[in-house]
Amino acid sequence: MYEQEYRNKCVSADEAVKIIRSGDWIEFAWAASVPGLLDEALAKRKDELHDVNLRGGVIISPLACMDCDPTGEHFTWNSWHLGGRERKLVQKGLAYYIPLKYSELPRYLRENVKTDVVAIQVAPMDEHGYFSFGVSVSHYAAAIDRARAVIVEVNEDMPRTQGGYDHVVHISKVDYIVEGGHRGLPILPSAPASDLDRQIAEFVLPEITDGACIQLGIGGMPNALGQMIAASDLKDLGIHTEMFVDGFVDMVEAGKVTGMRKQLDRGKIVYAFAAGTQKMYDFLHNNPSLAGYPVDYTNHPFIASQNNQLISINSALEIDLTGQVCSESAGANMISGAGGQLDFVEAAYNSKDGKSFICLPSTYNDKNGQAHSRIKGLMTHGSAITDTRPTVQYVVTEYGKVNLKGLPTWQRAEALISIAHPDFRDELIEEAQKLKIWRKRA
Ligand SMILES: CC(=O)SCCNC(=O)CCNC(=O)[C@H](O)C(C)(C)COP(=O)(O)OP(=O)(O)OC[C@H]1O[C@@H](n2cnc3c(N)ncnc32)[C@H](O)[C@@H]1OP(=O)(O)O
Ligand SMILES: CCCC(=O)O
Repeated sequence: MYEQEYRNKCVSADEAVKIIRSGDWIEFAWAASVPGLLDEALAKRKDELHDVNLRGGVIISPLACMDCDPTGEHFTWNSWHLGGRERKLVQKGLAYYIPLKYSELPRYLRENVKTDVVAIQVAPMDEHGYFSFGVSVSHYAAAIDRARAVIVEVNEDMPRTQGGYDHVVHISKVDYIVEGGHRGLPILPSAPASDLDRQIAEFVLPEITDGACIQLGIGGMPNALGQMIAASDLKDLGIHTEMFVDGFVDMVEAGKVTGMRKQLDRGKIVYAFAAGTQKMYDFLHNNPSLAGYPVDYTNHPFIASQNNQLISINSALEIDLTGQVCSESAGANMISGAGGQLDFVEAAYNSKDGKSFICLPSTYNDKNGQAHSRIKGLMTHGSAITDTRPTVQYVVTEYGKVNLKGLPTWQRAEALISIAHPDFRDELIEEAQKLKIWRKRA
């Protein structure tokens, strides 16, 4: 029924990107879905275009538009969340971070920011005229709602993912279709779990009970926990998460996940986007046990918290003695982004019997191999606060776990120093004394 319309809209990548003009804002790529042919075609137009702003985030594959323009006169990258490549572009002055509370991203797109063109990678069209957003449901539907033009690049290897809503775009909303053939998907290898990650995860595992609903963040520690859950005696777990990662496939394969005790989306694994190995991408394809949703559904604390026993596990870069958490920058240097961390910190605490865990190794080794405590008297100058202090519940290092909710500053300092690396405890006590958050004991 849609074959004629499909044929009419099919063009080459070079033809499709002619719709992009100088001064345009383009919603372009997310995580494992970068429209490679459109990217290369747009890069070829560099000399005729100025001040084109591209938006995306969590990028794990090369961006031709950025590689072709080392002075940034033609293209600027604006990132909702920095992957490693984007971090380097920021350092070169070619890219900028957009402060984000991830659950709000669709609303920013619908109400606040300019989107001239959406140019994204999708799965092949189905018989009803729908293109699945595949591994990046997230916010694409919201971006399409406000764009002047929509270009989809079809990747035959993009899993056709099932979803709740806003996980597809209908051909009637698409201006140009670019057939990409089999492009594969970039692989994000699971960060290997270190001994330290496992020590931290050991403190979290006993807090998880049968029937719990799990969110895992990015990084080695959440990955370690996923593996440990898979090897545990836990049962009847549910998954309601932002990012779907390989650790969840391990949990499913080990028979830990039924989703039957979830209050929302019973029996379904709910996520907003996915990045990982080919095994995981194959698991996502046409799998009715999964539902991709827009991120204002997966991450909104009011929605996510309707699942009881929601357990959120995220990493951080540093924490000060009053409990403020930085997970996105080292001083003023942007490392990643706030992403959905605060969303899930709030959601898990507001879920009946839910718990939120911020997990971090007690120290960080700089380039010279010198260790620094990640628990600090004051936050490093310029570090962004990702979670404000009243929002933070459990904090875990390899030395233990503490629950900060309701504690006065002196008890927070005491609790956090008790899980700091022993080499730094004395100096942290001195700092706490200077900050007047150390109570003299009789
Ligand atoms: C998708 C989801 O996660 S779901 C929702 C949750 N979202 C979030 O939690 C967003 C915020 N969190 C994050 O971005 C991550 O969890 C992080 C950055 C806190 C930790 O991620 P990890 O991959 O474990 O971080 P890792 O320890 O490898 O550090 C990342 C980089 O920061 C550097 N870094 C870490 N700590 C510091 C520090 N204190 N000072 C300077 N640099 C530092 C590391 O050297 C590394 O740099 P490199 O990649 O150039 O080698
Ligand atoms: C914004 C996506 C990544 C994250 O939440 O960390």
